[in-house]
Amino acid sequence: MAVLSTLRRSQANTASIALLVLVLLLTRSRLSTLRNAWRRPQLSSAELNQVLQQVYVQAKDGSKTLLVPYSDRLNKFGLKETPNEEIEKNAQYFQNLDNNFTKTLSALLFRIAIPSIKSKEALTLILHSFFLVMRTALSIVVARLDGRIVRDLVRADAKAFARGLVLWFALAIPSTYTNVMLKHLQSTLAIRLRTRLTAFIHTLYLSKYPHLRYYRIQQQQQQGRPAATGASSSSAPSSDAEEAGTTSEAVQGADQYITADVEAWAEAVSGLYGNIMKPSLDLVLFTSQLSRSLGFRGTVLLFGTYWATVRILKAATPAFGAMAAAEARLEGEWRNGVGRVGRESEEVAFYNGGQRERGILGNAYMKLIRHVNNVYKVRIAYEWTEDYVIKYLWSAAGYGLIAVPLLITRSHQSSSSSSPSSSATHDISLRTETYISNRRLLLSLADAGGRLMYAYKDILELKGVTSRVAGLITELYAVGYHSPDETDEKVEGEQEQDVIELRNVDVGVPGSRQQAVTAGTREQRPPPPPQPPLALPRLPRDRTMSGVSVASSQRDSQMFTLEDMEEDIEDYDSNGGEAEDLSPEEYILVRDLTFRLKAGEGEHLMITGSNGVGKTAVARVLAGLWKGLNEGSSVLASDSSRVNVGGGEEEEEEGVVIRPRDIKDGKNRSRKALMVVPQRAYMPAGSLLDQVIYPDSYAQFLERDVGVERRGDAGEFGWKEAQQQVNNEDNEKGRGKENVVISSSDLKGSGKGKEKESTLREILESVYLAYLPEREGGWGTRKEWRDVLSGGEKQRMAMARVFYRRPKFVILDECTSAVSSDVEGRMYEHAKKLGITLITISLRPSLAKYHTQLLTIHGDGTGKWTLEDVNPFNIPDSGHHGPFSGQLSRSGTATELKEIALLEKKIKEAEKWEERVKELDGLLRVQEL
Ligand SMILES: Nc1ncnc2c1ncn2[C@@H]1O[C@H](COP(=O)(O)OP(=O)(O)OP(=O)(O)O)[C@@H](O)[C@H]1O
Repeated sequence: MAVLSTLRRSQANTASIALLVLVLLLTRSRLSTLRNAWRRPQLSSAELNQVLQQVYVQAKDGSKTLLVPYSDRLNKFGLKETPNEEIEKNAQYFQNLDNNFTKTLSALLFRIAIPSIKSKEALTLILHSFFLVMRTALSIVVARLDGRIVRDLVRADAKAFARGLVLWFALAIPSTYTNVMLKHLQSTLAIRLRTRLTAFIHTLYLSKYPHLRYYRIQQQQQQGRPAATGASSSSAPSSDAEEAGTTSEAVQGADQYITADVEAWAEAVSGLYGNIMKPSLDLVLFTSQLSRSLGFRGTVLLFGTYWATVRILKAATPAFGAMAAAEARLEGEWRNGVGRVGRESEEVAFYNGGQRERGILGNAYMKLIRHVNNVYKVRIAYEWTEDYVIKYLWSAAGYGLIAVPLLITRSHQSSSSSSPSSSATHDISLRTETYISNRRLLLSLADAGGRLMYAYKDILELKGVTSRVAGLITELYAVGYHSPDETDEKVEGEQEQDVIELRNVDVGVPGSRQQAVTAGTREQRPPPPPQPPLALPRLPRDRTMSGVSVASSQRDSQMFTLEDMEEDIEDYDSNGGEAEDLSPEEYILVRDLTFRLKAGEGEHLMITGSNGVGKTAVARVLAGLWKGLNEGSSVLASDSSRVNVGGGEEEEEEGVVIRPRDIKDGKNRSRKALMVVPQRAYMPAGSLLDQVIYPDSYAQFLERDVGVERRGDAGEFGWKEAQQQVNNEDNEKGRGKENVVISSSDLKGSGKGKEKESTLREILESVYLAYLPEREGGWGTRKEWRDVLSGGEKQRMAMARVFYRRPKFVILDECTSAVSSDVEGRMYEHAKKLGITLITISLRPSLAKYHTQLLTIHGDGTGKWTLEDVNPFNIPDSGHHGPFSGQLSRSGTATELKEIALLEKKIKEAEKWEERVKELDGLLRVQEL
């Protein structure tokens, strides 16, 4: 009776579950139909243009909505940037991970991917767990129903059999839906985890000044530095580390980590959850069932089997984690190579380097394939052991386990009973029942165990990918500017918006010294790499290598002479030139560099010197990309002399870098006062307009009311009004919101819109690119500008960006080398007219005339430099340390330059004479009358 009522109850339950799921399914499809009906109709081409132009809409609170055109519709996605505080707070969880998998995984999972129980990710996980339990429950119900149908068939009860079949079909609906939902939720969870992690890494990687992690990690990679801390830092890898695939190398190719590895991690985590949950549940359930019938000895035997299996498989399991990590790295190297050929296709084609590239790519690919093949081979042995253990060892153990109760019962019975023939049949049926139920349980157990063992392999692979992703995050934290910019803070009072200044700064390739400063401990840092080429024999620190300022030559007495250098070479030789004696001084390119420029006072500086002497290095220090080697490391010497801290050994003199403060407008928006135009012109992805306004987004372009004003009438132009007008127009059309998208057609509109376009056009005119919008089909045209524009055009576009932003200072790092000298000259004049203070790095003597001071870096290994006033008439004809020594033969002699300057002077005088002639003509005519 009890069995019947249970069955009836289960039928009712099943029916109600089926009904519920049916309703859910129908509602879901109905809802999506309704949603489709409410959706905006197809996008017009103008709207599509807008979307492509704007990319995202920024609300007042800073949140962004990403606009994505998809199947002719406009999809909007809220973009939540990880707040900076959260980024900094999480740093602690990625330190000292010590290759501990659990620690690393929980840092990734619970600090980043699933930040709270209320997050969407956690809800997806809960829903996924619900469906996993539902699947188990349904499989029990299905098993029972299966039994019932067979029973009715044996009984030949047609009606009950038909009812059973109907119920079977009804139950199939929730069962199949559960399976589909499990797959769907697993994919959704993977995507959610990936999105969260990617957003976090994007924020960290693309961090703002002063961290600039995307740049610093690249630098570290170029210098081949070992990893600093965290999951990938162990220099003597433990077996765990080997398993997890950790290496002591620096992160190579961040792109592979951010794209492929993060995806693999998210997939592995979400897949593993499902793959572990169900078999674990089965294992617990079946073991408890079995132990009840097996008794104490049987249970001990069962656990013994588990233990033996785990030991055998652990011994036979290769380091799948390390293999997965190595595969990801090799894959990344090969992918990088393919990407490089794509990026540099024209250069490769000019050199006809296809064959060579094929060799390089082939090599990278073969390395990858050899590794993958090795993995396959290693897997043969492992999978054989796995099959043997799970299928045969467990079956044998199963027989043994089944035999325990049977043999014990039998021996017990044979010794205690008189074996009447009537009870023999009963005994056999009991033994059969025990055998059948135990065997069934053992088979299920073997199945669950097998699945768990497969999951173990997945865990090892997850270990590898977890270590790589955490390694990237650890490295990103490590390369950031950890120590606050002490110098800036200390000289706060001295900082001015309009000044750029270096005081006794040692400029050089960031080596062990900077690394030690940023890490806080020197001991943890690796020795400097054996370079750069300019490294000369050691120069003792107390023999200060300060440069000579011709303008203010207070430092002449400290100048380092050739004799000093020879002495040092002797010292070096007598020391046997031991490599380990090298100190960070060898990396100083320019020593004790000192100069000051004030904006708006007509001061312009030109930096020159042969290739590789450190001109760009100076620019990097000025821009804050590199720290001065002696910047911010001790107490500021207020009198610019050495200080003795704590009465101990004499401390090195601290270099001071004063960078101009950002310019703030009335609305507390800030823009950079210093802009750098690098040697290689960078063309970002986007429209023609984006090329001019970079790095402003379209929304910022609309907001900008400084920097793009017309010449001489700052603030008068009124971008805001123009935007307001377009907003109003849009509101009238009923499509305007607070963040209106303006397409290229809007730019061409009447009134202020036209004015906007004309100002942009003026900017392009000033760099002689006014023909571009027409030629390329408007401001909104999107192309691969890197390939479309010529070398000179790209450089002019970079100058257009300067005129658009109008910073107080601009560092022009040989950025007009491909521009004809007449256009170059006019662009320089234009920049000066806009009130921009120029710091030009160039080898072209013809540019000297646009500057007031000339800084020459000697590049003779001593770190010497010369600062002098520019006067075309005192450019020396020759001389080793002359400002253009070494370059004059290529770009013209000093005599020719003098002649040019003289002629230019005469032309100017001729203009005056012409005017005087006109005046005299007029006078004569009056007299004739
Ligand atoms: N990331 C780096 N790692 C190691 N060495 C570097 C790095 N960057 C620059 N260097 C080295 O520092 C030296 C100075 O480089 P820098 O780019 O400042 O030269 P430069 O004077 O601007 O030369 P050019 O006129 O050719 O542009 C060079 O020898 C260069 O190889």
